[in-house]
Amino acid sequence: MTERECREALQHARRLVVKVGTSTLTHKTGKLNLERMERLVRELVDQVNAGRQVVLVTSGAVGAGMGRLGLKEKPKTLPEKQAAAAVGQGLLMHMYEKFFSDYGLLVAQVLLTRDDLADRRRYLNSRHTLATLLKMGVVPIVNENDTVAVDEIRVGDNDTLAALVAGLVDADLLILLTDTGGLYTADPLTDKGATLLSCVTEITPEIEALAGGAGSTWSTGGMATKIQAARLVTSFGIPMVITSGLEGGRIGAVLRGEEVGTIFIPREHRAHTRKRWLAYGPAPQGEILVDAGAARAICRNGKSLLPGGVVAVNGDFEQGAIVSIIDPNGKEIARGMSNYSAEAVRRIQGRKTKEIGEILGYKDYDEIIHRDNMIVLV
Ligand SMILES: Nc1ncnc2c1ncn2[C@@H]1O[C@H](COP(=O)(O)OP(=O)(O)O)[C@@H](O)[C@H]1O
Ligand SMILES: N[C@@H](CCC(=O)OP(=O)(O)O)C(=O)O
Repeated sequence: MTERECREALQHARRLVVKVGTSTLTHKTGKLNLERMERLVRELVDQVNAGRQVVLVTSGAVGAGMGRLGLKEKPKTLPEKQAAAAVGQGLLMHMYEKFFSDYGLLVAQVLLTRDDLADRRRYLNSRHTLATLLKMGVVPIVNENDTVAVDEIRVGDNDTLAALVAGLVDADLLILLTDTGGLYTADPLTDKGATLLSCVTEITPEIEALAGGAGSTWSTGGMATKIQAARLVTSFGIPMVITSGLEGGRIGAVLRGEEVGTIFIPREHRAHTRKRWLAYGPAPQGEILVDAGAARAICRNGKSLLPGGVVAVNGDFEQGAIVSIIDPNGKEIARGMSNYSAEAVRRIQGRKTKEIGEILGYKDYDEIIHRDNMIVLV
């Protein structure tokens, strides 16, 4: 798909996920920037009035909490951060509630952690709740549940959370609003010669190398997490645009198909929701290392993983476990559900499919991971 085709198709986007960063929502003091917040709300309500459904993923709880508590430095310990988030989340919701109701819409607070999405039942439950809210005309306002989340169960940054939510609600588009115009050839804060990339068709190591860290004191992740979000969401078949939240009107411009910000072109096909869940899912329980031929077959041709392409297995997992597929460069290229245990894969690795029965004494499947149970991540 070309950039023009992709941008033009955005005019028909019906369900949007818009993520707004701390850098847009807060002043340097950490206090909320009410002018920007109100403008954002007005623009979102306008999209709802035009017949679209909107999910807002908002950052700013930690920043706003710090501002309200009068703290000058970013908290270092987790309990301090969580305390700040607990203060700030209330403030954020109070202001959103006020602004959205001024423009005639109801909002709902949805606080998620990785755990909620990794567990299949909770994932489906969150999906139903969000769909119901959207059907009722309510705007779900999502943030990570910072107050209770410890590192092991956190998503960790809201760019990734927004990508997961876009997949969860089956969005047609994800927009990330930040304090730069999009993805530049270098960090525009420090490199005045940096130029804007209007389109990314493939997330190559060169693209990843462009991304620097966070620009403002209270933000998390910078461009690196935005690229990670793009990788995830385009693998779901959903386009993503990074654009400025500092200037108004960008959401409308994106939805009119105008050339603003940086667009990330999705893969051709929408991934099935069960496949998407694999990408969120429980931490992989092992790794299957594959050769270059198998990596190519999986990434380029959408093939299943057969024993012949496997060169090694790391970890000890049972049949049905979620595992990572690693290419010869050590990169995770896909994730999927293994039809065989780690021990069985070790025994059949590098062998022909027709030999499986002979080696193991049984053959439940031809493939180690069937393509229907696999999500490609590159
Ligand atoms: N190649 C790049 N292009 C654009 N911005 C970049 C790049 N590399 C690093 N950045 C930084 O990323 C910042 C945006 O990310 P972040 O501070 O996390 O914002 P937010 O709070 O909106 O998520 C910008 O302020 C910029 O300084
Ligand atoms: N959940 C955190 C946001 C973390 C985060 O990713 O921040 P940002 O980089 O500004 O999007 C908060 O509300 O402060």
